[in-house]
Amino acid sequence: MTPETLIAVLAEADRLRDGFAARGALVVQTDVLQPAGTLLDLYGEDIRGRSYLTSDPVQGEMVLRPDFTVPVVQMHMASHALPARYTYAGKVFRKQDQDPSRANEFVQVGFEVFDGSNPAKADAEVFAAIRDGLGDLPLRAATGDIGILMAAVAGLRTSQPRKDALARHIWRPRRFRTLLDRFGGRSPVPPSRAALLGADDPFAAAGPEIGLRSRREVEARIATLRTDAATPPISREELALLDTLMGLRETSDHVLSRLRDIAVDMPAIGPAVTRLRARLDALDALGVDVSALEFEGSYGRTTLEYYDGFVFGFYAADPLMPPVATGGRYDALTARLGDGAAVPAVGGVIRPDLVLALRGAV
Ligand SMILES: N[C@@H](Cc1c[nH]c[nH+]1)C(=O)O
Repeated sequence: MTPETLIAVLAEADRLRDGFAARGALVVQTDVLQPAGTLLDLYGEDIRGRSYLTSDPVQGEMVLRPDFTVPVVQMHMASHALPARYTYAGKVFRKQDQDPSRANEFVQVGFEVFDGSNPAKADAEVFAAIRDGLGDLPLRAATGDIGILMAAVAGLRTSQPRKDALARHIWRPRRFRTLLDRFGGRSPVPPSRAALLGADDPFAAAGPEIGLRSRREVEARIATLRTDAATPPISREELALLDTLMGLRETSDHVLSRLRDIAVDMPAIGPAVTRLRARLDALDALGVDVSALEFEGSYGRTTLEYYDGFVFGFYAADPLMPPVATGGRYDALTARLGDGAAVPAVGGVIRPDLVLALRGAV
């Protein structure tokens, strides 16, 4: 990026941030160098693999800020003031090994709302604030709801370890599919594993212990696999319902009736569907045309792992351009960073560089 472009992008970032501040958000800043360690775990595989790690002689492993949400949540959890709205503008850093034309450092302008009084309204507030910040740019909005998928997994009639494994892999769609095929008896047990689990003494021909795992760890793993092999497969009906859920792609008003149908056979998603309904009402009240708003059952499954409810993004027509704005709800993240004290929270960011590019201004 040329120095002139960066100056224009920073000016646009200020303008967007002023817009969020006018909605009652407090302007905040965070350090660029953040402690790595446990914090990095909160982002999930994608961002972990793309973050710039470095080390400090006193503070240990550090990372160049991959986003603002985690440090802002930490800041908020330390102050506990409620309800709270924050806005920020600054650079984040992510390696781009796939596509060299994508920026590895770029400016984000964000808006975060910590307010549990009416989560549906807060979701709509954030979505509308981002939409208004984007003005009349020709963008397509996509939405989803990770909370519905989580509820579906939690409600499966199968063992807890299976549900835990699936829940951990919601953000890795391929791995999730493999697990589902295995737990549903759709893929055969590999012969080597069948032989291992069937053996009276799996260690008989194992030779000396040379791996990183102790014998006890290996025994525990084999016991888990044996219990799993004895667990009946997830039913075809439940698998079909999950497939339908993940394949949904409709406008939001239609999706609601589809989800209500699915909830008849999968009552566990009922509360999440009720929340979706409340959100759509709140969006409608803020002038969002929900009959034109896309909903995708699998939307958000390849992004940040801290999202656990509403997720959204705004996209330009050019499929090669990254999303111009993204965001979502992250209630559980506040609990993890706040010693169990959760505060329902939702937020989103806009990329001012892409806004200017679309306007033809840079
Ligand atoms: N921090 C997210 C965006 C976001 C802000 N608030 C919620 N989500 C990102 O960098 O993609």
